[in-house]
Amino acid sequence: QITLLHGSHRVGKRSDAAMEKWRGYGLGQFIHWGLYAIPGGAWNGKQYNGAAEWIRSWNGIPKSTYDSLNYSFNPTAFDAKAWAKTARQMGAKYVTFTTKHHDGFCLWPSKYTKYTVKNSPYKKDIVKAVVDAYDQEGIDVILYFSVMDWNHPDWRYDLKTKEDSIAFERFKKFTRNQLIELLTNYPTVKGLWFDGTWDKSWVKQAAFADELETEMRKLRPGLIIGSRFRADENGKRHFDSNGVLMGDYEQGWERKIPAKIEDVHGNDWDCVMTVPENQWGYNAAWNGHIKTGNELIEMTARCVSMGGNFVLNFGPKGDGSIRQEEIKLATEIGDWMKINQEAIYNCEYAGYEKQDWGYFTKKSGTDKIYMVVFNVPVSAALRIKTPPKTIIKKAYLLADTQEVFSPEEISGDEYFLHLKKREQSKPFVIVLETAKAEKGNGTKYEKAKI
Ligand SMILES: C[C@@H]1N[C@@H](c2nc3ccccc3[nH]2)[C@H](O)[C@@H]1O
Repeated sequence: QITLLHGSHRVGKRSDAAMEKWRGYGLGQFIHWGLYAIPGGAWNGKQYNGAAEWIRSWNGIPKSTYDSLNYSFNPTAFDAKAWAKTARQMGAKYVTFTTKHHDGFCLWPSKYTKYTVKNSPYKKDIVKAVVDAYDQEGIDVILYFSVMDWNHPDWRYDLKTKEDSIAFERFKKFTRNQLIELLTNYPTVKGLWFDGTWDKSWVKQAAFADELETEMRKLRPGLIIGSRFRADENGKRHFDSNGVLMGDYEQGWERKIPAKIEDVHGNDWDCVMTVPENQWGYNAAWNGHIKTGNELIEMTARCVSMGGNFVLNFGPKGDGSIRQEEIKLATEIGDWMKINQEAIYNCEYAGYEKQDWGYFTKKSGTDKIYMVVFNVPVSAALRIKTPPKTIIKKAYLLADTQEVFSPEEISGDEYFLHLKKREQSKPFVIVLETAKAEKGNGTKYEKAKI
């Protein structure tokens, strides 16, 4: 353990109500929207395959022409209420929305820069429209904010000269001003999702970022901030120099999911995921593998089974409409969630040994276990290895509680659930009502002394 002034200020999970609610979300929506949605991954008739929200940074793209896109930003089809309905239909419990991405264009009328929606043909406050619409749908809002800001003259990737440091001091004030502005304008937001914090210039600001995080938490008690916001005084990010998580949850699972429970180190975490391989902003040409509804349902179950939230990205078009492929996925996921949501919301790691057929989740604060089944074996027998001293009192299909199972005990703490041969097109959930064994180890094998 080394002494740190600007490392983690907490060991272990937050136990307050705001974080408990966050922990139980299970499924969220990410929305990447901004000027990059206008070109949609193409420039001068040439379609590019890079991440469309990064187009300004690609070779051959004239930066000043890109920056002038704010003069053509007029999303006539933008309807935050329709977005919120789509999220509700999908079963998302929260949304993470881009207020400002790396290009620096602000979707709210910030007082601290001209590069905002106010100076576009659209004029109106998009962040407010989104916050209000999602609040009305009962979906919590977290604001995405990129520290890296390609548009701001005082942004620096590193601090090499005195001039750099003087400029960056101005940039730090600007960043603080915008963050206080967002938390003041939109007081109902539950958290901030920071990005663009990997460059040396920001990584060197351990004290400033630590103080700013403290100031934001004081301004908004209960505010949820992940591990990507700041580095400790040794430049360590996500986990400080003592290996302790910074912020309230691990924010490193971008387009990837932990392979096993040990990889999450007992922390809260979210996984943010794109539908194509790597497109956050709208790209007209979706190439490569496009994830299916079943794949995304499995990713959701997998994340929840390891104590995390799964946050699926949507990239609305330049006109503000959501593309049909994304509407279709939201509907498919939502149809499944309508039947099986009990196995996802307010659930956590069950402590059962992972089996090939799928994932265990546990309803927080109870002994209710869910088996989210994706792969029925040819034997149609689902293996269960319970933690010691566990009694399975009842087992039944969540979607049809009349379909009851009698677990076959095959050895101590190990059972088979025998399924009737079934047409298998969608994942399904089996509920295990369990209890702790009063005495012994809770299986009949305790009697068969070996
Ligand atoms: C949530 C995601 N984070 C941004 C991002 N930029 C990156 C640059 C290098 C490596 C990973 C990155 N992720 C993506 O543009 C998107 O906003």
